[in-house]
Amino acid sequence: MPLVLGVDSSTQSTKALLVDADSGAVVEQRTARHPDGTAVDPRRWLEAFEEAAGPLLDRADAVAVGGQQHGSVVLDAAGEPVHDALLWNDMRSAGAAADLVEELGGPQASADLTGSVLNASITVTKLRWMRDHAADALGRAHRVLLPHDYLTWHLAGRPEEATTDRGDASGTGYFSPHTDDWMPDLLERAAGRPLVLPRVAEPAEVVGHHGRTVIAPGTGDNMAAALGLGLGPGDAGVSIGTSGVVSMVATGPSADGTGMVAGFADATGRFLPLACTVNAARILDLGARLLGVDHDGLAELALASVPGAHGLTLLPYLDGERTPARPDAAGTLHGLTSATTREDLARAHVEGLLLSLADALAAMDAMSDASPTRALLIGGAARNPAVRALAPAVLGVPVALPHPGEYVALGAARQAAWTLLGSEAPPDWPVPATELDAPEAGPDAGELRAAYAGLRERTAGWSTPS
Ligand SMILES: Nc1ncnc2c1ncn2[C@@H]1O[C@H](COP(=O)(O)OP(=O)(O)O)[C@@H](O)[C@H]1O
Ligand SMILES: O=C(CO)[C@@H](O)[C@H](O)COP(=O)(O)O
Repeated sequence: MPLVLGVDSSTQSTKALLVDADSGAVVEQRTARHPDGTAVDPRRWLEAFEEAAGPLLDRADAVAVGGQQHGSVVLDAAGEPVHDALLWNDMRSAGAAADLVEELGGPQASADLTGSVLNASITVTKLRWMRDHAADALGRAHRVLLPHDYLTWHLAGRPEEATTDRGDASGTGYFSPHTDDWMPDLLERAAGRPLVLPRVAEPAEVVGHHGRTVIAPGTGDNMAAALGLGLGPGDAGVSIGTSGVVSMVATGPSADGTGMVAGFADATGRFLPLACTVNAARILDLGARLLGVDHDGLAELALASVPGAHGLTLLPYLDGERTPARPDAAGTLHGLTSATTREDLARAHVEGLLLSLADALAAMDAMSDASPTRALLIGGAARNPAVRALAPAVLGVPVALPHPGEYVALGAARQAAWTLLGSEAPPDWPVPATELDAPEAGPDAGELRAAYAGLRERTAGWSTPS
């Protein structure tokens, strides 16, 4: 039986799945941690790749890498990083983003041209930041890659020409999702100089070999998740990893001038409108740490409180936020009284996380051709019992829990199988899922959303205290 290897090099770790290409069944799975922080030496990802995927590689007939989107891997002519890669959640380029949006003619013009209103996550803003704050490093630069391109390039033995795919390329801010072409003038305008770009491979193109193993193009982690989940019409992937992501597969490009939904491309030739929050699983990590419990303890406390946590609301823009655009924000806890309990505090963390995702779902719904009718819940924090229990009511749509799995790595494996088989379309792999029970309809979710929206509006314009 042919085996394929799918790799997810996401923010906090690398996950590698060896999968039976015929059935999609996982044969073996390994992981390795990444360093913390929002700026990382890309060579650490090579080490994590080696630890997680290295022992499985020889057994694979094909391999594909899904990687965290947007990170700026800037390399010199010898292929070595000139600077730490600034990750999607590094907000230092927020000022550069605002400047670039203005230079492009405003938010709608930015979305029309690039698919997205540029924000600090988007690669091009990091290059502008380097121009202004790391000019020496940028002066030594030869090429710029995305995290998945960098890993794929190394797998292929660092050939002269690197490759990427249209899905990940669409998160750079110098790629047109309309024409599937680079817009190198936008890169040059931001960076103040040209840089060599990878070739954009076709979906399921063989881009190289590692020994006998065929290398597939790979893609961004969210595009890989969409492949892994096999998203159908009306399905919204809701991922609660380091980032919170709501995404849907669409047949045409989008250009949301509000900046809430990014108009990315997917890995198959279609499109992936996507709303992404900077703060997600780490909201629960914080709640657990403040309360001195583990994730299950946090869930137990949260479920012992009531909807609305007796008036305690957390606006969870902890490390600045992108959806909505509040790069300078911090979190806000509102409604503390002398009667507030540990249970209420835990509940406010879980509800705050889910309400921030409800905002992302609402933004997706506001785009006429992509109305979500079902949420498929994935990512590290989807394991949390309180998240599972409260999601249907707070998100306001039926929620299904795909059987626990690493859907980014699985999607990468599915792309590898597609590439190996040379078929028209990716192989049909089943995605078993359990529908989560929706609580009886009541006024609670509406009140919850109103309290959250009120706090969101009252805090507009607030910035992080120094
Ligand atoms: N049972 C759980 N409850 C809440 N959070 C969890 C649980 N298990 C893992 N997490 C959190 O999920 C996050 C990792 O999720 P993952 O999807 O792997 O992230 P990424 O892909 O961004 O690296 C971590 O912040 C971790 O603490
Ligand atoms: O910036 C985005 C999407 O635009 C993030 O979703 C990154 O792609 C990182 O994802 P995770 O590590 O949270 O999966």
